Amino acid sequence: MAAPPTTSFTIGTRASKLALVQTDAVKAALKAACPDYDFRVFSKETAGDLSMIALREFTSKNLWTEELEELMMAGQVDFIVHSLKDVPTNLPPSCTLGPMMPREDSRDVLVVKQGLPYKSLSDIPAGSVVGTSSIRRTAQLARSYPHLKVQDVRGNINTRLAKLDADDSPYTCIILAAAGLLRIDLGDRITQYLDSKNSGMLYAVGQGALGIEIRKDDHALQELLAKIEDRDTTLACLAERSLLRTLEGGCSAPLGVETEWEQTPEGSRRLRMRAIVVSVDGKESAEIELAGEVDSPDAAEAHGVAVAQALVDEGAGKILEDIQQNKVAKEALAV
Ligand SMILES: NCc1[nH]cc(CCC(=O)O)c1CC(=O)O
Repeated sequence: MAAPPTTSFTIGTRASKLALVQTDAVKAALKAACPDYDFRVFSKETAGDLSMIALREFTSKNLWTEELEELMMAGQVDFIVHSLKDVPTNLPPSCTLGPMMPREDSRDVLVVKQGLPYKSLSDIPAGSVVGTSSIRRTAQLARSYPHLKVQDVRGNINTRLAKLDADDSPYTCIILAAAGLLRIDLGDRITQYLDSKNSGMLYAVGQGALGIEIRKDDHALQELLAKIEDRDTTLACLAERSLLRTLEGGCSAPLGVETEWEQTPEGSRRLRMRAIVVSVDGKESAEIELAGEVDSPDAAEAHGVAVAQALVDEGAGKILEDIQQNKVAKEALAV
């Protein structure tokens, strides 16, 4: 006799406010699709949350995912909700990403210090300090706004806003993801939405989407998640992650993307992807725009690889090698 279907699920997540809000959104969508099922949340402070050091320079992002993956493989949680942007492009062999829910706004935004009158990045006076710790944002700012200074700002979203608004703050503005602010009801702090046209700022792979990580052999859960899937989100995000995976070869790349769906005159749908790789000083860059038919996960993977190849043809390989060399040199010094 077949085992009865599981109707009770435990969802694993980090314990940050944003992570909990995101997990509640997944839980609510599943509960609406399957009212007879039960979902509970198990949250955990991960090594990444607890650490005080400048992790990004010296470690992989896996600090945020490894401990929850171990709990999942031990059967203590059934699936994990992440910000997709923070999910490494290569997962452990027994884990995979499930179907994805609709993506929140994927753009970066400018947040100006409370009380200052600036309305856009182009209003910010020369010499002002922009807060960000992202190599992608730093490089793109250096490229399009070389008259601005960039300084690290760390911590969760509320911490960063507090650092921006403090009386003795060095910052005139900071750059954040729209999605995080919108999800925790801080959309009123958004001064300007940034995109390739208005500011030359492209977003991070997977930004604004949730990554639901599951055990690879959990086919029942795949089917359950398909009920709350937005296929366009899944395919666009798989294509973006394929691009990053193809380019990075292990290191975190200063890669910006912008993807949108478009209708062809013949009536089929294509995924248009813009992508840019910028050297940290902003002086060198490679960019590309490529549309392709993406109607399956395999086609999404292939489109990501094609965009990566086109970027390398434009010179991205050399920029990434230089960054990798620099990183190796820094690590050697730090030992
Ligand atoms: N690396 C931090 C991070 N990871 C996910 C988000 C929120 C937005 C998202 O889902 O992409 C943020 C904050 C930010 O970049 O402003």
